[in-house]
Amino acid sequence: MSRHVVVRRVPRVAAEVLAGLASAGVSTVHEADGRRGALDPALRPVQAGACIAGAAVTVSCHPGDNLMIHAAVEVCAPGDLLVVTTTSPSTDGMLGELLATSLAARGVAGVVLDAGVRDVAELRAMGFPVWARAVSPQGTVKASPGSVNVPVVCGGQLVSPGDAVVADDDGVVVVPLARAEAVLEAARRRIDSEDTKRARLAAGELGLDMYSLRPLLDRLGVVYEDGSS
Ligand SMILES: O=C([O-])CC(=O)C(=O)O
Ligand SMILES: [Mg+2]
Repeated sequence: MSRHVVVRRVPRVAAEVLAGLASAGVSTVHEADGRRGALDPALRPVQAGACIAGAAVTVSCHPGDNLMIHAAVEVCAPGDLLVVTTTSPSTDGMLGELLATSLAARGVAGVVLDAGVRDVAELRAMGFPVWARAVSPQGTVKASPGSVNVPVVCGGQLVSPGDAVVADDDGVVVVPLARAEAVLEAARRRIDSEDTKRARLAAGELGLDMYSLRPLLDRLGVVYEDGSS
């Protein structure tokens, strides 16, 4: 039988890097990291308008059992983001406003849950952001062992403890700790280049010309016809 473990201390992405990634947003970070790291888009935000980045505290739970989420709260630090997975698929409501209250008291930025969430009206009123696969009133037990701060697969992506996780209205992306600073630099370059493009598009320039796409259409055999009006 595999050993269940709660790892108390892990290396974490620096707070300034997390702040930069949050202000860049999920889609820009995803592009900046070579279109890697996007979690399953079925993991949706419960609220609108939240944009956060945090260092991952990972939790592997038995489905329908939130015992290990309670164990994880104790090892969370301000600025962390809780990433919860289950050992087999589950949409049960693993977390609600009580656990969120406990996480918020420790300064946790939010939760990404590859399972269900409940108490969503209260969570929205609290302003505590959660991304989840489902909303479900189905409650859980606290009975089975699992692990905290081990590598997990959440929404189809590998998430290791301390990785940068960015979440907003577009979804969730994970950036490995070792790449986080470089990805932030790439995100900043991308934001500058998009500022330039936005100004050109606003002035009426076409993407066809700005990206030099006319020769590509030609090569692909796309022909223009005048048609009749
Ligand atoms: O208590 C639970 O098991 C989940 C929940 O509803 C809460 O955290 O408020
Ligand atoms: Mg509740």
